[in-house]
Amino acid sequence: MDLVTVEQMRQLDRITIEGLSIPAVALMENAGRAIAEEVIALCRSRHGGGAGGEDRNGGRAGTGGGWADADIAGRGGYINGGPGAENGRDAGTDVGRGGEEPGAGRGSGRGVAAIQGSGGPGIQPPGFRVSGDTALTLDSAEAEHWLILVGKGNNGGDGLAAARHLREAGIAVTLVYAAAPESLAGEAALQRDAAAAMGLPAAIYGVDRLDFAACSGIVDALLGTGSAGAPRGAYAELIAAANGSGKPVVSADIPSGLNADTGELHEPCIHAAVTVCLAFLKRGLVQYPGAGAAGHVVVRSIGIPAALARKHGVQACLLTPEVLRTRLQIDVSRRRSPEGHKGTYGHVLLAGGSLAMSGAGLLSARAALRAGCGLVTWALPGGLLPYVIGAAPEMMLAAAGSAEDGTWKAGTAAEVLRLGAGKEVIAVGPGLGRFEGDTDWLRTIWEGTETPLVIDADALNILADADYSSWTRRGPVILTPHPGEMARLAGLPTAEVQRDRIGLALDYAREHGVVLVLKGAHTVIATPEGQAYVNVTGHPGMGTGGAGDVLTGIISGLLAQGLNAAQAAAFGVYLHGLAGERAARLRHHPAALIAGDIIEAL
Ligand SMILES: NC(=O)C1=CN([C@@H]2O[C@H](COP(=O)(O)OP(=O)(O)OC[C@H]3O[C@@H](n4cnc5c(N)ncnc54)[C@H](OP(=O)(O)O)[C@@H]3O)[C@@H](O)[C@H]2O)[C@@H](O)CC1
Ligand SMILES: Nc1ncnc2c1ncn2[C@@H]1O[C@H](COP(=O)(O)OP(=O)(O)O)[C@@H](O)[C@H]1O
Ligand SMILES: [K+]
Repeated sequence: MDLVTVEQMRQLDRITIEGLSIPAVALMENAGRAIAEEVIALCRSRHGGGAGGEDRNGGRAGTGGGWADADIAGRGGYINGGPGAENGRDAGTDVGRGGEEPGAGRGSGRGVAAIQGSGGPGIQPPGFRVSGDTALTLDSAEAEHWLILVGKGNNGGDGLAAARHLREAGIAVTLVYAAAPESLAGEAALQRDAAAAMGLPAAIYGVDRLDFAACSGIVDALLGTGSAGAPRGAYAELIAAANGSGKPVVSADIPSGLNADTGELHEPCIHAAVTVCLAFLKRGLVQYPGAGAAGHVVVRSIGIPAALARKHGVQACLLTPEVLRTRLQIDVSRRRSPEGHKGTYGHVLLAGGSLAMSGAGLLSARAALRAGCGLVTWALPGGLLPYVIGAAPEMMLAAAGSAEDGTWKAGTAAEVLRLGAGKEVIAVGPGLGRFEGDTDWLRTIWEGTETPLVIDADALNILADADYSSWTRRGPVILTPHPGEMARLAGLPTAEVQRDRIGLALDYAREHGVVLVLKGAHTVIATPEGQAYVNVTGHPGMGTGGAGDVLTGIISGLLAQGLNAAQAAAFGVYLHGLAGERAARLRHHPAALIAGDIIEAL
């Protein structure tokens, strides 16, 4: 699933309207219909539609405070197509790792199948069959009254089109214009006139009295991708009133008040139960805090050909099983040849661990083994070696220098290179610590081998303190910073790193010729070629000491098995999150998760 910027979205709109001669109002009609269908799906789930209702009304972490337990279970539910099937939705793609899995969000109770009912295959009497459009019907329509908040741009036009479809379904609607209806132009003005011709009741904010308490839900069609800065005037007041109403809000395209590129929230910003994202997923909907304000994101096609995105240089996408298989060309089943042996699956050298942080090295090394590599050698200060013997009998140990104090010494770089010769991967950093001469130590390793390097933890801090752009490197490098380490690498405050993680990761990876894994909620993987993948597996319970060391081990283990740097980084991050989810399910509460559990769940 592609992730676009506002600028890219505008370009794709233009190409569709001008290049393919698809009228803008046709796209708006499709948008309105998609929004109406999602409102109806939400109404169905509220009136006894099962698990989906809970999820859509704020069960996701970040919107209604539902803890990761519900989050993990909830997403699983969507992956199985449960709510989609119950609600009769057929066209949406639920955002999440399962969004592109077979059957996700598909409605099975529609059309011919619905009429055939329980007859079962092979016993249908022959005869006339007819099916109707069930996506825009609602049994309990008379119980619903939705306010449609209408901005004066095209986002408002989408809301007006949705209002007509909702009215058709028997749902009472009231249009609430943020600005004088006469200020609408172009396609939005056409929609305004159509709504008026159908006799939809309308109010103007600041002129007519509004009763948010009496409505059953709100469509937010105030501001979309044309929004600039914090919502002003009537827009700001309507957003505050909608948030304060306690009613479910369905946002058109993006929650009004969200920066659609970065995910920053302006004050105020809508907190939606559902966001019906139109045509392509906007970057701001997957980056926090925007991802938390968007609720359940459903991406709906509106007639803009999906293939246009990649054809016109869109460089970011969600990391789904489909993307892993097709774009990254990874054998996600991780088939092993019947003739394979430990030599087939590669050998990782890990350089890390020190007196106070030997566990970090141990976690990485064990994770590499669980990721399926054939052999792991853990190089650590000689003085520590007797104490870790037997801690993981499956791995080999090597003393890098004889330091009795258990810390690394600058003179050990040559030994690391010697140990790394013939290995498929050298991973450096977990539990390494800082030491005198560490810059030269890392530079010697960086420049002294073509073997792929995975650089983590204090090895990243060493890089940050050096001007490593002048170092020469002849082999792939993967950097795995958390936001704090990234801030040091980029010379920025951490808040600035978090402001637009996708944008920063893309720039940094390209500029420095590295594969960058920017960790944290929705980890971003960016390649030197200018492609970014956003991972959505994992949960906040993984914010626990050592979880990153485990990731380094997994990525290294995959590299050893022959995946290239981008493949190993992306697949490693995906599997790490999945294992974290699986491990959390075995606990009473996800907060109980510790890093070792992730290894055991691999
Ligand atoms: N073919 C297409 O293009 C399609 C587009 N589609 C839809 O259009 C949406 C983009 O529409 P858009 O470009 O008209 O902008 P939109 O988000 O409605 O807002 C602009 C208006 O808001 C105002 N305004 C801005 N900032 C403000 C603020 N801070 N506070 C207050 N007001 C502010 C600004 O007023 P101005 O500042 O100019 O006076 C202007 O009037 C997109 O998200 C999708 O929903 C779909 O229908 C599919 C086809
Ligand atoms: N809220 C979250 N959602 C998903 N993954 C998370 C979340 N918080 C942390 N993680 C993951 O846990 C790991 C933590 O890594 P890191 O901060 O380097 O820990 P450490 O240095 O203790 O090993 C990263 O892979 C990160 O992406
Ligand atoms: K909106």
